Amino acid sequence: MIRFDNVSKTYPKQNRPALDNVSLEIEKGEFVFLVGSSGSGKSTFLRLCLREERPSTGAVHVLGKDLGKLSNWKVPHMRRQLGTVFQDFRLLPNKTVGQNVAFALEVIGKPKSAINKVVPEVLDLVGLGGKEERMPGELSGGEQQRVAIARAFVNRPMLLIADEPTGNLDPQNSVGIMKLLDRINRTGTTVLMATHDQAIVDQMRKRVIELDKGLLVRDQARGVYGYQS
Ligand SMILES: Nc1ncnc2c1ncn2[C@@H]1O[C@H](COP(=O)(O)OP(=O)(O)OP(=O)(O)O)[C@@H](O)[C@H]1O
Repeated sequence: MIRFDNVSKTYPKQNRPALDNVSLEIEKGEFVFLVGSSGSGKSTFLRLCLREERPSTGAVHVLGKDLGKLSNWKVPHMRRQLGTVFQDFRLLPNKTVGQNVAFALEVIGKPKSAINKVVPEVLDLVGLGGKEERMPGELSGGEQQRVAIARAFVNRPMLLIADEPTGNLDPQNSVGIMKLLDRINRTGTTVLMATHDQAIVDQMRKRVIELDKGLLVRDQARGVYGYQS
């Protein structure tokens, strides 16, 4: 699903690599936490998976494709096969909840009849049944993140990448979001989540990959958060 072969990334005008010779593999169906202190390279790792950045050396494979060999015009297609969720939700503020989710299907040319059927189903799945006509600004943070997850999942992606999805949420909402991501993972979707949320990592006992100054320093099955921030 994801493979890094000796991947290093040094940003322009930096003398220290943001990622330093990282090799690892994430298999289909896994749930993986990516942890490490601020600046350890987590976002860089995720950006390489999305081909928002390219490695300085080494190769990144995602969904069976060598991203270094993917032509630029194929990148949007590749990204549409993944779901992405961010700390700041990134909803379209002038569209309703239903329209936000529908948009992910419109851009891939799904017929209107299919969209009208699937959007309420996925909103039910995330616990927002009946809130289709609301505007994002009328929802709580936890609810907005549920909309973002519905939008990321509505295409049934093989891989969901989440960057600090509980970063703006209180503990109770965070637990709700994690239950949802766990459910999505149980449908077969691989989940890769960068986080600083110790309680959640300790509770879920999933695979934990830890970065420190760009180095892969721990890769542990059913791991805990482990490092002191
Ligand atoms: N666009 C960029 N240009 C130059 N340096 C960058 C850039 N993006 C990140 N870096 C540097 O690369 C290193 C890794 O940053 P990265 O954002 O990947 O860490 P992180 O673990 O995601 O941190 P955080 O938890 O604070 O989000 C840091 O030293 C950072 O300053």
